[in-house]
Amino acid sequence: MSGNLLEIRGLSVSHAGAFALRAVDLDIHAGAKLAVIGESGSGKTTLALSLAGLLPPEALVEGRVDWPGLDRAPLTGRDTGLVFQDPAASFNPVIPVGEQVAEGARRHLGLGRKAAHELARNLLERVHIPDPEAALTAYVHQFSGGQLQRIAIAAAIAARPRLLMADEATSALDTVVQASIVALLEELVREEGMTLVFITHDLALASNLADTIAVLKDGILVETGPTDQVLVSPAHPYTRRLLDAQIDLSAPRLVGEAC
Ligand SMILES: Nc1ncnc2c1ncn2[C@@H]1O[C@H](COP(=O)(O)OP(=O)(O)OP(=O)(O)O)[C@@H](O)[C@H]1O
Ligand code: NI
Repeated sequence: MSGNLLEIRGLSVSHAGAFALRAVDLDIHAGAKLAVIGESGSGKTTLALSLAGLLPPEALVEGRVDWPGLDRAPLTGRDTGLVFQDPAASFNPVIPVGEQVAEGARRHLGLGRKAAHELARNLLERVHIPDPEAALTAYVHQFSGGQLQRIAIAAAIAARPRLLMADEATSALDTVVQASIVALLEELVREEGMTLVFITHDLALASNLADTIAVLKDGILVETGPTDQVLVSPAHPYTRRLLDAQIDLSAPRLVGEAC
C-alpha cells in the first residue's frame, strides 16, 4: 500500500462555541503507525471521533476529511475501528462476548449467525484469547482488563477496517499488560495492513510504537513528523517541553505498577 489513506484539511470541531480542534491539516499515510500525543483536553479524542464519524451531532465541524483510497464515504465500524480506554464500557454485560465481537461484521458484511460465530472465534484466536470457544459464551465480568481489551480489539477489527484507532487503550493497564497489548496492535496492523492511530499521553510509549508522531496542543496540531525527527529535533518548543517532562517517565517502571 502506498499514498495517503486520509487527508485532513482545515478540520475544526467546536462544542457550543469552544474549539476542540482548530484548522488541523494532516495526511495519514496508508500503513502508517501514527501516535497522537498531547495533554488532557488537547483534542486527541475529538480527532479520533472525527475520523470515525462518531462526533456528537451537536458538534460544529468545519473543513474536510478525504479518504483518497476509498471510492465511497467511510462507514463507521466498517472502515474504522476504535478501541477505548475502558473496554467494559463498549460491551453489554448481559450478552455473551461472542455475540458482540462479530456484531460489526454481521451488520456491515451481512454475515449469518453461523458465519458470525465462526468469525468471532477466529477473531478471539487472532487476539490470543486462550480457549476462544469457551470465551464466546462468557460475559464481560469473567475477563481481566487486559483480556477484555484484546476482545475489544477483536471487535474493532471484525469488519476489517483500513484504520484502527486506539484511544488511550493501554492507559488503564499495568505495564506488562500494556506492553502485550501494544505488541498485539503491532502484530495485527502488520498482518492486516491496517493503518494505526495510537492516542496516548505517554511519549515513551508513542516513540516505541509509532513511525510518525503528531502533537496536539489546545486543539492545534503544533507538530507532525517522523518519530525520530520529532524526538531528536522537535520543531515546536511545546514538543520540547513535553519531551523534557517525559524524561522521568522513561525510567524503568515497577512491574505491575498501574499507569
Ligand atoms: N461532547 C463534548 N461537549 C463539550 N465539550 C467537549 C465535548 N467533547 C470534547 N469537548 C471539549 O473539547 C476539548 C478537547 O477534548 P478531547 O476529549 O478531544 O481531548 P483529549 O486530548 O482527548 O483529552 P484527554 O487526554 O483528557 O482524553 C476539551 O476542552 C473538551 O472539554
Ligand atoms: Ni481523550
